[in-house]
Amino acid sequence: MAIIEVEDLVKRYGDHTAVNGVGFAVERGEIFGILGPNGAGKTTTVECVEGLRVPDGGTIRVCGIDPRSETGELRQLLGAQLQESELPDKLKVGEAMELYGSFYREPADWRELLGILDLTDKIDTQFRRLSGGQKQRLSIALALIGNPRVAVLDELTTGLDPQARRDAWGLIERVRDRGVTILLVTHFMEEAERLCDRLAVIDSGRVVALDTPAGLVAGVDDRQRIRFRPSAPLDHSVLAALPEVTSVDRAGDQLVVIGTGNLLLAVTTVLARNQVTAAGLRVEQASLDDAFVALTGRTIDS
Ligand SMILES: Nc1ncnc2c1ncn2[C@@H]1O[C@H](COP(=O)(O)OP(=O)(O)OP(=O)(O)O)[C@@H](O)[C@H]1O
Repeated sequence: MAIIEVEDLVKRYGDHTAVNGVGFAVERGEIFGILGPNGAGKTTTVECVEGLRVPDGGTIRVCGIDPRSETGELRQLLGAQLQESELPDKLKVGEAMELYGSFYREPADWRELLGILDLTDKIDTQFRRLSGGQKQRLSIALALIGNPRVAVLDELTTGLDPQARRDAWGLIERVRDRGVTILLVTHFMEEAERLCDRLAVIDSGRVVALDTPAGLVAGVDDRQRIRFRPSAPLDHSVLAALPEVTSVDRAGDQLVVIGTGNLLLAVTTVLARNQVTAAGLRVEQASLDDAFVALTGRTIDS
């Protein structure tokens, strides 16, 4: 059974339709990503899932619960990451965990959570004295304090440096390993590719694609490109004759072979047979960035 089900969700702000028929289902234990450019409707969608906004149309179920009518029950099941500004500057880390834990029927052991999130030595530190990465880790800890079955993380790693971002990815995976289903909003391609089991790409309030990261890429372009410098002149036609090859071109001193299937094996076998070695050989495949451009007609930052 799906843990989160969203069908035909519509949300308007005045006469602007921010979410226009969004639908997806998240299975238990998944890290499910919502990827899209600024203003696509990602946050509005997850705020409806969290019960923070009232949809104008469609249905949402979280563990079978309608966020609109069973808000109290939803709070016990769903952990939402707090915005930074929601914590008082002088509140200490331990106090915040204690306070937020008191809102739940069966809170997690907050000391254990701080241990997992590498914040044990910050228990007596005021919120304002934490670094950006520590604040983010605390916001994950607070999202998990109620022992939720679902955690919603919105732009969790925005503003973090690359190392802190990678650390956060490791943490999210550990949270999933504890049995929590994760709904993750992001506009970082690498994050989506590395972390998410499946992704809904949202653009202008609609889901334009929904698949695994690899499936999205393959759906757009399954061609590969091999570049190398041949150690000796090679008749292009021996490569062009291979069923895997669609084109062979020269770019400076390099050959560029484009094709599908087991292209690398086919090309290297021909080279070996002709006693040609391939210097600087690179295999290039379409990336999630390419898939995103193909799906939305623009890059994620434009
Ligand atoms: N409270 C609001 N009142 C009016 N319009 C809003 C409100 N919140 C969002 N919008 C508009 O709705 C659209 C979708 O916004 P939303 O924040 O859901 O997008 P997003 O994909 O999360 O974008 P971002 O990546 O920039 O956070 C945008 O055009 C935004 O300007």
